[in-house]
Amino acid sequence: MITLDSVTKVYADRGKHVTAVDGVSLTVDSGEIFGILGRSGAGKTTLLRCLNLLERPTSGTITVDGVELVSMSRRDLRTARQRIGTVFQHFNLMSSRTAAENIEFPLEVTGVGRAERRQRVTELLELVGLSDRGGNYPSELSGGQKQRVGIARALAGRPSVLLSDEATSALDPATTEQILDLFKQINEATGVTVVLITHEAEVVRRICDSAALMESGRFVEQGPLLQLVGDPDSRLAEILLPTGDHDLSIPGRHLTLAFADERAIEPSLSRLSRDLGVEVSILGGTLERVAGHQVGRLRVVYQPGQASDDAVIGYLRERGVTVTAA
Ligand SMILES: Nc1ncnc2c1ncn2[C@@H]1O[C@H](COP(=O)(O)OP(=O)(O)OP(=O)(O)O)[C@@H](O)[C@H]1O
Repeated sequence: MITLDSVTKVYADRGKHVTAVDGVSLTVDSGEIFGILGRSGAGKTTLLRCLNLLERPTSGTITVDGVELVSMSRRDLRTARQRIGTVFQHFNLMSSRTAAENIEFPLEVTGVGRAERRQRVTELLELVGLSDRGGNYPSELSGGQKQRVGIARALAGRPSVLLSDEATSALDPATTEQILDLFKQINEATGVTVVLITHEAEVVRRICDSAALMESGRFVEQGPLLQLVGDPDSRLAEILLPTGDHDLSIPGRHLTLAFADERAIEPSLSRLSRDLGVEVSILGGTLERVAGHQVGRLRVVYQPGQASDDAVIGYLRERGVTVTAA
C-alpha cells in the first residue's frame, strides 16, 4: 500500500518559487493499478519523482508498505528504493548491453549472484514475451520490445510497486494496447501495485482500477474508476467517457445519465418511453469497457409535459441509472 500525505514540492527557479506538487494526498491499495491523468505541466512527473524519492518533497510524507520514505537516511533509502521499480517513456536502456544484460543490470548492482541473476533474467524475458530476444541489443528491437525490456528490468528486484512514467507515450496505438495489457497481466500475475502517470485517457480507461485528475499540482478528483464514471458531474468521467458538446438551446429537459454493467445494456430508455409515454432523444455519449466493466454516459433530452420531471428521474434512478439534470 502507498500513502501520500500532503506532499508538496516547491522548486526555486531563477529567484521564483514554482509549486509543482501542491498538497497531494493519496492512498493506493496493494495490487491496484492507479492512474494519474493530467496535461503537460500539471506536476505528474514531479509527483512520480517524489514517489521514488528521486526528488525529496518540500513537505509531506510518503509511506510504501508501512515504511515512511521522506525521513529516511540516504543509505536506508537506497534499500527502500529497491521496493520500487520504474518504467520510463524513452526506455532508458543501455545501448552497449543486450536485452538480457539490461535486465540483469539492477541485480548486479544489488550483488545478486551470477546463477540467480541468469535464472531471474530467463523468467523475466518469458514474463514479458521476449524469450527469443535476450541476445539482441536495443538497436535491434522495436519500441514495444524495448519497453518490454524496460518493464522486465523494473521488475528484476521483485518490487512491490511499479511506477510508469508515460511508458506508452512514445509508442503507436496498437503497441500501446499491447504494453498496457502487459502491465495488467503482470499486475494480475504478481500482485505488484502499479502507479502510472499519463496524459492519455485511453491508458486510464484500459487498465486502471482507480485514478486521479491532476491540475496545477493538485488532485482535483480521485477515486475508484467505476465510482467516478457513475458520477454524472465528474470531470474525469467526462474525459474518459465524453458525452460531447451540447447545444443547450435544443428545447426540452436535458439530463446526463451514467450507468454500469447490466444496466448499460438494459434498454432503460426505451422502457421509459413505453411506460411513461416520454420521448427521449440521445444527444451524445459513450459506451465503453472501463476497469473491466461495461459502462456508459449519455446526454439526453426529453419533452416535459408528458410526465413530471420527478417521475422521469425517479424511473431511471429506480433502475440504477445515475441522473443529473443539466
Ligand atoms: N527542476 C525544476 N525546476 C523548476 N521548475 C520545475 C522543475 N521541474 C518541473 N518544474 C515545473 O513544475 C511544473 C510541473 O512540471 P512536471 O514536469 O512535473 O509536469 P508534468 O505534468 O509531468 O508535465 P510533462 O508531462 O510536460 O512533463 C512545471 O511548471 C514545471 O515547469
